[in-house]
This record gives sequence, C-alpha cells and structure tokens, in this order.
Amino acid sequence: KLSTSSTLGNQAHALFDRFVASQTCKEVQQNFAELCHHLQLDSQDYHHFYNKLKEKLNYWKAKELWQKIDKRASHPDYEQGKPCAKTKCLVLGAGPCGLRTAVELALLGAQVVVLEKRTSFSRNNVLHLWPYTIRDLRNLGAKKFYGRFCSGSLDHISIRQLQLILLKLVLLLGVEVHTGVNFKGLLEPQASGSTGWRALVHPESHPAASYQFDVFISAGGGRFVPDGFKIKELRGKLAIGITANFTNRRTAAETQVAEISGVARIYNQKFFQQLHTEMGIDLENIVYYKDDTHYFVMTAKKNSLLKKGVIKQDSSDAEQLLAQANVDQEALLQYAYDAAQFSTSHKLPDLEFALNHVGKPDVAMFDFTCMHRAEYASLVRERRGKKLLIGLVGDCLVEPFWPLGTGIARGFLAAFDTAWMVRNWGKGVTHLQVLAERESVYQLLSQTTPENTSKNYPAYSIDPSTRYPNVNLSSIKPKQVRHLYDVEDKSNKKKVPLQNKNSLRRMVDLLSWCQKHTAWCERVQVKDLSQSWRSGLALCALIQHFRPKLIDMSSLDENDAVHNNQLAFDILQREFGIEPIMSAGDMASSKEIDQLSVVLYLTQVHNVFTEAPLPKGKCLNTPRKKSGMPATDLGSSELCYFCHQQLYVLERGSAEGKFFHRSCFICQQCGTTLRQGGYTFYPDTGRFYCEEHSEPVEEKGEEGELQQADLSTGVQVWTISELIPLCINVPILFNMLH
Ligand SMILES: NC(=O)C1=CN([C@@H]2O[C@H](COP(=O)(O)OP(=O)(O)OC[C@H]3O[C@@H](n4cnc5c(N)ncnc54)[C@H](OP(=O)(O)O)[C@@H]3O)[C@@H](O)[C@H]2O)C=CC1
Repeated sequence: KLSTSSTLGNQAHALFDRFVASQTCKEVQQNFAELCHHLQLDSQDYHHFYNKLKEKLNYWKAKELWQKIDKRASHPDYEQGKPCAKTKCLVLGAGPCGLRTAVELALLGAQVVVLEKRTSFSRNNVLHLWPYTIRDLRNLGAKKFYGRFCSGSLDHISIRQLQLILLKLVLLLGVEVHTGVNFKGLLEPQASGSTGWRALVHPESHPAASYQFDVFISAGGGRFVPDGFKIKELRGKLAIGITANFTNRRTAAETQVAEISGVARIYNQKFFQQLHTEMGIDLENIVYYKDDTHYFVMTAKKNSLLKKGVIKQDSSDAEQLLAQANVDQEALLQYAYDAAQFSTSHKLPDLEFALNHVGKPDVAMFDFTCMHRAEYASLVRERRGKKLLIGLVGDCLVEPFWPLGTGIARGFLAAFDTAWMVRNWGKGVTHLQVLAERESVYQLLSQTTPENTSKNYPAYSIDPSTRYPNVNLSSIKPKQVRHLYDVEDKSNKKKVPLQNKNSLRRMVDLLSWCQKHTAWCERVQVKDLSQSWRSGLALCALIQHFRPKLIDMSSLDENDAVHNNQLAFDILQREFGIEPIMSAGDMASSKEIDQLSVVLYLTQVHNVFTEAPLPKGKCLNTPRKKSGMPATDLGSSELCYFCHQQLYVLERGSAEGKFFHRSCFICQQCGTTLRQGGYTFYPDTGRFYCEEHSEPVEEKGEEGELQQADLSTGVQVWTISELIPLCINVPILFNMLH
C-alpha cells in the first residue's frame, strides 16, 4: 500500500518513501526499480543518475538526504567525480565493506557494478561501531534509512541493517547491484584485443558477464580471496567463538535489560566464576547487544564445551574439534541459551532463538584459533596490454576476531584506503606508485584502534593522512612492490617471480639444520634436500629428535619407504597441521623428488620445531604460478584432483586422500568453497558437496558444461597459507581493545 502522499496524488514521493523504508534486500531492489520506472530514469546511466533523480524528485524528505549526500560529494578529494570518470570497477560482495567501498568509488565518478551471490540479507549478527563509523554513516543519511540507527548511546548495528542502509545509498548513487550472481573468476582480455577484463559468473548468461572493467575490488568476506594474493595464517591459542541471536520483541521488559559491551574475564572474575560454578559454563568473555535481535557473542573454553556435551570428542586439531559431526547442536543451543540467560540475570522474558538464513535457530560456533590476513592489499595484473588493478577490502583482507569488535571499523578504513588507491589509478599515477602507496598504508591497518587513529572525525576522508596520524605514504617504495605487478612477457609467457636472493643462503641453513638434528641416527645421512628424504627415515629422525614421544624409529624398516613417509606425514599433519607435500607412494617411487617442494615442507617442519622462522627473511615460500615454471617432473599426484592442472605444494589442500588446489575445492552443485570437515564426499562418484547440498544432484546440460568451463579457464592459483606461529593471547587483546 502506498502511503498518504500517494493519495494526494504524488506517487513518486510515496515510492521514494517505500524505497527508503524497505526492510529486505528484495524490497529495496523492487521499490528502487519502480521508482526509476515511474520517474523514467535509466538506472544504468550511472554518470548522470543521481543528478537526474534529484531533478525529478522534488520532495522534502528526499532533499534532506540529497543535502547529506551532496555535502559528502563536495569534498575536494572527489574533485566532482573527475578522477575516476573513465574508471570501471567491479566489486565482489555486497557485505558492508563491499557496499561502503562502492559508495566511495561512485563518488569518485567511477562506474561501479557489485556482484553478490546471496539473494537476501539475513545476517542477524551485530557489529560494534567505532565513533568514526557512526559519524560516517550518520553523515551519509543512515538515520533517514533506519530511524533507530545509533540512537542514544548505541554503538552497534546488525549486519543486515547496515547492508540495507548501504544498498539504498549505492543505488541512489547509480551503482548497479546484482544479487544471486556468483563470481567464479577473472577472464583475461581476448587475444584479438577486442575485450578487456571480464568476470566469469554464474549464471553464465547474466548481463554482468559482459561488463568490462579495469578495477576489481574483492570484498567477498573471509572465505573468498582472489587468486594471486598470499594469505598469512595467524595461529593463536585455541579460541572458540559462539554467536547466538534471540528474537527481540522490543517489549518494555526487554528494553530495560542492560547491554554488555565487553565483560572480559580478568576484569570481572566474580561473574565468570559464578557462571562456571552455577551453570558449568566457562567463558573468556561475552558481549551482548540489542538490535533487531538480542545478539550474544562469547569465547568459550574447550573443557566446559566438552563437559556440557557440546563438543563430542576432544581433539588437538581445532578444525576436527569443531567439525559439524563433532558438535551436538542441541547441547550448543542449550549452552548459548544458558549463557545468555545468566549474563542478563534471567531478565529477558520468553527468550526464543531468532532464525538464520536457512530457517534454523541462529546459533553458531566458530574457530578463531587460526585467522587469516592478506600479506598485501593490492596487485596489478596485465594481459595483452590491459592492466587490471585488484584490491582487497573487508574480511578477505583482514579476518577479524568478532568479539573484539574491530571488524567493521577496520573494514571501513580499508574501504577508504582502497578508494584512495583507485583515485590514484584513475588520475593516471603509475601502477607501481599506486601499489607502493596502498601497501604503505596497509601496514598500519592491523594495529589501528579508536585510540591511535585521528580523533578529528569531521576531517575524515578517503585521504589516509586524515585518519592515520603520522602516516608515511611512501614508506614502501615502488621498487619494493614489483612482485605485485604481474605481467606476461612479450613471448606471451607468464613472468616467473624472481628468486629471492637470500633463498640459497637459507637453503644451506636449512640443510645444515636437518643434518645437525638427524646426525644422531646412524641409518640416516642427509646430503641434500631431495633424494635423501625418499626413504622417509630422515623425516622420522627429525620428528624423533624434537618429539621423541611421537615416534619410535627402532621399529622402522628402511625399505618400507611408503610406510615411513606416511607415518611422518600423518604425525606432522595431525600434530602440527602441516599438509603432506605429496602422497607417500609418490615420495617413495617418483623418478625425481622436487627440491622446492621438499624445501617448503621442511621449512614448515623447522618452524614448528623451533617455533621461529628461518633467519634472514620471512620464509622460503616463493609464490609460483601454474604456468611459466621451469619443467619439473613432479609425478602424477602433482596434478589437481579436480582441474588436472599442475599442483604445487603451496596451493595444495587435501581431503579423502585427494590432493587439489584449495580454490578448486568447491561444492559440485553451488560452487561454494569447501572447508575441511565441512563437506560431504561421495566415494562412488568421487564428488564433493557442501553441507547444504549433501545429496548428489545429477548434472546435465548447461550446468555440467559450466562446471567444466569454470575449471578450465585456468585462473592462476597461487594462494599460500604460510604457517606463522603467533601467540595471540585472546583475553589480553580483548581487554586492550575494549
Ligand atoms: N560478527 C559476526 O558474526 C560477523 C561479522 N562480520 C563482519 O562483517 C563485516 C564486513 O564483512 P565483509 O568483508 O563486507 O564481508 P561479508 O562476509 O559481510 O560480505 C561478503 C559477501 O560476499 C559474498 N560472496 C562471497 N564470495 C562470493 C562470490 N564468489 N560471488 C558473489 N558473492 C560472493 C558473501 O556471500 P557468502 O557469505 O554466502 O559467502 C557475502 O554475502 C566485518 O566487519 C566482519 O567482521 C562478518 C561475518 C560475521
């Protein structure tokens, strides 16, 4: 039903009101389309869209919003949309960070297309907002879109409400947003030179497939990192996060219950002790926020989860520990319910779980033991003379530890920094300078807190110097980021990254380290970093030297190389999470053992046993692309199980005895990236599915062809998981930041 203004005859005003008040992603899109239709506006005319809308909609409510947007758009940084007037951007992901970046890119004058695979915004979880984010969103008209936005002293918002606000805003700015579209990879410009960079999407026939762009922003969340980016794994002490959402009926009783903006164990020992004694629930911390739901996020101790039967069986491997099959869902619901009740003194009446996007009680348990951070934030790829700037924002840049409440603040900082980078790009700054400046700024991101960022919030802009005091935009020099420029050479072969000068030195160091710690075993003679490892005895000897309880070498037969290697691989994977370099069979029988693979593997072994990386450099892991490498005989198991392309150790994941590129490990039906312990495997067909698609669906026709096409486009894969043992003390960090 249209509101009163329509009865007065002004349908456009009513349509605008309806658009502003929309409460689902679908409603926003439909109401926007209707508004455009009614005003005869072409939403694809991105350059003039906003101004034409302003001209045609002479409505006081809209004008209030235009004032805010105009004020922002008049900032000198945007130069009235000139810097990026010729820039075309593709943003992957309509999470808060993708959408916030899209706003900035549109203000810079760029054409912006956003792709999002979900069709609804269904995340109840609530984000903590730093003061600058509240101000930023208010200045963009957040309160016009969502009246409750940060009223009083509130400093948080549910993810879905934030997405709704930003979606409305980007649409008004002429951004195209396509939901229900899955980004599958980048398509290089064609040989004929007739096309630029495009995206491979599903459904394949979607119009977004023909969009050509020169900037690609990946904001696909924690699980989506585009090819080419190195990822650091930050391994901390075991940290198990639980989120729970309960329906908020907004009754007087509910309104009165106080929020908990961060009760950390060392500050409120009595509370946690009582919780433990009375309920058997042992937590490190707990946060409670009210929004559309009553949202709780807590870090729980493993023992209490085991005692309460939430986790069925103990395991030293966090992934196994929290694998779906090892979690009793009912017990988890009870645990979260009890924690919520106790921490609010049982004052929330009729507590009922809110439902998540699949209609189940919205409670989830997450592993924060390992968190990921991209080693760099940007790169430039050039093919057939066409350059593409790629940037990461949001969780895929720095995965946040949710209870710390830093995620969205750092997410927005990165969105601004990325916009600044695109501005430089649009203004024709050389690609190495663009990258060097972006990386100089990125250095600061992980250390930012509300205390060490500028307090002059009104001055905040996309210019990093307005936000980071004393930032040095040229702390990284263009020559230091050459490796982030990925260009094919004239003979059309991919460039091989330069070998690190220190590599040789470090290989010698690694060899002597191995010799020193295997010298005790007469049966082992380490002469090199390849053939000497064939029998498996050298590896077993290393393990016995450092962890004598894990292995008994006296029982091993030198001639049973398969068994020895398997034993060593299993121990190192189980105890330290080091993935095998190849199958034990191939290690024993392949013609030549690849030295680089052995070096990379032993480097990880060295790091876990000494708890320090090799000196003189961070790691030996030189990223390699699939093509353009010197030919090495890596044996048959070195092909990816899924795409049959060559597979190097750093790209490798394994499950069910299969080896594959991590990026190829996707659900056969929906293409979602699969996680260890979060898939279903069908031995008969050899196929893997996500948990939602656990029934094998017969593939036929176009669907089947698409799967083939996805894999055969040969997007380069050189994502690297580097093991960096970092001791993150969660409660202490938590306290520092709250
Ligand atoms: N407190 C909490 O519980 C949570 C908080 N956050 C917070 O949200 C904030 C912002 O996160 P942000 O970085 O924007 O990421 P988000 O995860 O919010 O958004 C990314 C979006 O991109 C979609 N996507 C991923 N891969 C593809 C693809 N290949 N094609 C199309 N769409 C894709 C994702 O869908 P899908 O999700 O289906 O993969 C998701 O909707 C952070 O502050 C983070 O801390 C995020 C998650 C939970």
